[in-house]
Amino acid sequence: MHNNVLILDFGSQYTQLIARRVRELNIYSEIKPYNKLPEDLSEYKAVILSGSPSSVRSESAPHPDLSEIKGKKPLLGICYGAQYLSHFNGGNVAPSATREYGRANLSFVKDGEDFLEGLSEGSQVWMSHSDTIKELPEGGIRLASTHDVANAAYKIDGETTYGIQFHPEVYHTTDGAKLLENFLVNIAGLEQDWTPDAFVETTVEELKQEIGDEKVILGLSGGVDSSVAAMLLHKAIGDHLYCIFVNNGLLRKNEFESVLDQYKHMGLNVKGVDASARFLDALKGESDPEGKRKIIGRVFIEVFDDESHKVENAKWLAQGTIYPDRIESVSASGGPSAVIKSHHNVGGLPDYMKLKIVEPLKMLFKDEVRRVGASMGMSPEILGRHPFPGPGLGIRILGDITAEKVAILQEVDAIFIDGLKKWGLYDKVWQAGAMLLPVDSVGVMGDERTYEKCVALRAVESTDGMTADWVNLPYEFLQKTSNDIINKVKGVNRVVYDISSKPPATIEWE
Ligand SMILES: Nc1ncnc2c1ncn2[C@@H]1O[C@H](COP(=O)(O)OP(=O)(O)OP(=O)(O)O)[C@@H](O)[C@H]1O
Ligand SMILES: O=c1[nH]c(=O)c2[nH+]cn([C@@H]3O[C@H](COP(=O)(O)O)[C@@H](O)[C@H]3O)c2[nH]1
Ligand SMILES: NC(=O)CC[C@H](N)C(=O)O
Ligand SMILES: [Mg+2]
Repeated sequence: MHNNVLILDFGSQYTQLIARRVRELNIYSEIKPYNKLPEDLSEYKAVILSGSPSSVRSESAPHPDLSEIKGKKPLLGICYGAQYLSHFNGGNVAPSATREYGRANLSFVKDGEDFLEGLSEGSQVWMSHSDTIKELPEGGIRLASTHDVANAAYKIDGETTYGIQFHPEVYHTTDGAKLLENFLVNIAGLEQDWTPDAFVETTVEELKQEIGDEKVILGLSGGVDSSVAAMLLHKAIGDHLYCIFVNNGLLRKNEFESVLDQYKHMGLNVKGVDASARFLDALKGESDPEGKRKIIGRVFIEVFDDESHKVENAKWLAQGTIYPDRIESVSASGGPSAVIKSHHNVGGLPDYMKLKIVEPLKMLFKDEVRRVGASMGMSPEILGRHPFPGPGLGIRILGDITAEKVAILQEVDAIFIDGLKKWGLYDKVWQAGAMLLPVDSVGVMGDERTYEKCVALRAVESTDGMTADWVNLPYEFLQKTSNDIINKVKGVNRVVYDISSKPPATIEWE
């Protein structure tokens, strides 16, 4: 692909947002860590440098060699990126007298610049920096200022190099998308042709080339991601795709049967493998969240390995891994961002397994996956499903897992989710589920003392799972649900509702 933007990650918390904003312009982009600059840059038509928690003045800060890029390709530095381009090219970056976080407004906008088309004085921009560009680099021309920051935007004369001190990628920068469009379309000349249809077409073509006559085993979960991945592969290789849906004993109530039933109508070749005993056995006594994820991940792999031996010429394992799975599991790109949780499906395969991995959705965010699915005509029922984590109820039962706890939580979860559907709330919620807490509390039922389990209900709204907020569910609904749960599920005498956002909490409790 020669219509591609390279985003060089210096560890900013906003790097993923840059990629999203670029794709919202229907332009494809890829994020690479600053220390893993691709050798072949020919496929990139423009480069964007992200922000960073580091200061350019520090020896340990990211200082990659950009000599193959600067002056040779359209280049946009954002915040740290702009400071970096200034600091090492004859400019001066120093701690600023006032640190600037949050809202600012442009007080000067240079006339007649393609880069600034559609922007005007007063436009709101979002800042997050403590260093400032005191002097522009050699050939630097000031393009915009705010009250506190003289060099809020600049370009380098005779080059297509631009620097901006504020963050165009956050929604609070009102004209941020316009600015990115000006840079990518007006200046770099990229085509806005990265639509879901185009993604399907190129991906199917690439999958055909890559896989050829070999056979692929795909972990199908009933979720959106693996279902869309399966459709893409099905288009590419037809019945050389073998889908395996594993019952890990940690699925929702009746999920195994109902998902298998649903796939019958899609023309996919799906096999259900009931491995619940194997998973529950391996998990016995383990109560550490990361420990449980590792065990679940390992047993998944073992099951896929067994199944792959039953298919002649099976050379590939396909998964529905998407971008956020990777961001939170591995530090964004070997860069300075932190590991939050190890998602079960990104650990890589053990050496004994001879399968190669194929993950057609690994660059996409959830809402993009849904759009790709829709463009292939998949049913809204599958595309509208709430995300459900691969380790399933295993990370919603806090502490160790037993068959009895799974059964309790399945009942609670079913009452909650069915209730959301009945009340017309399911589609208004991005994800919902119940947690079984390792807490017993005292209650009174029929004049008798009880000492039983507590469950927490969680419902969040989000676009990509990276940030989320709790949903303001109607009190009447919560009241009815709580009542149903306590009356119908033996072993539970208390229900609470989780009112934490992400961050600082995460969606799952483990
Ligand atoms: N029960 C399962 N059987 C087979 N493969 C699974 C199962 N659960 C998860 N996987 C594999 O792990 C991947 C990641 O799971 P994850 O829950 O993140 O995605 P998903 O289930 O496809 O979509 P969603 O996020 O909408 O639930 C899946 O795409 C699938 O390849
Ligand atoms: O396949 C998965 N394997 C995992 O180990 C895992 N952990 C969290 N999730 C899902 O990811 C999204 C973000 O969840 P957190 O806020 O809890 O990190 C939410 O949608 C979670 O359900 C997982 N999915
Ligand atoms: N957001 C950023 O890129 C900040 C850059 C640098 N760390 C500063 O504080 O100025
Ligand atoms: Mg899932």
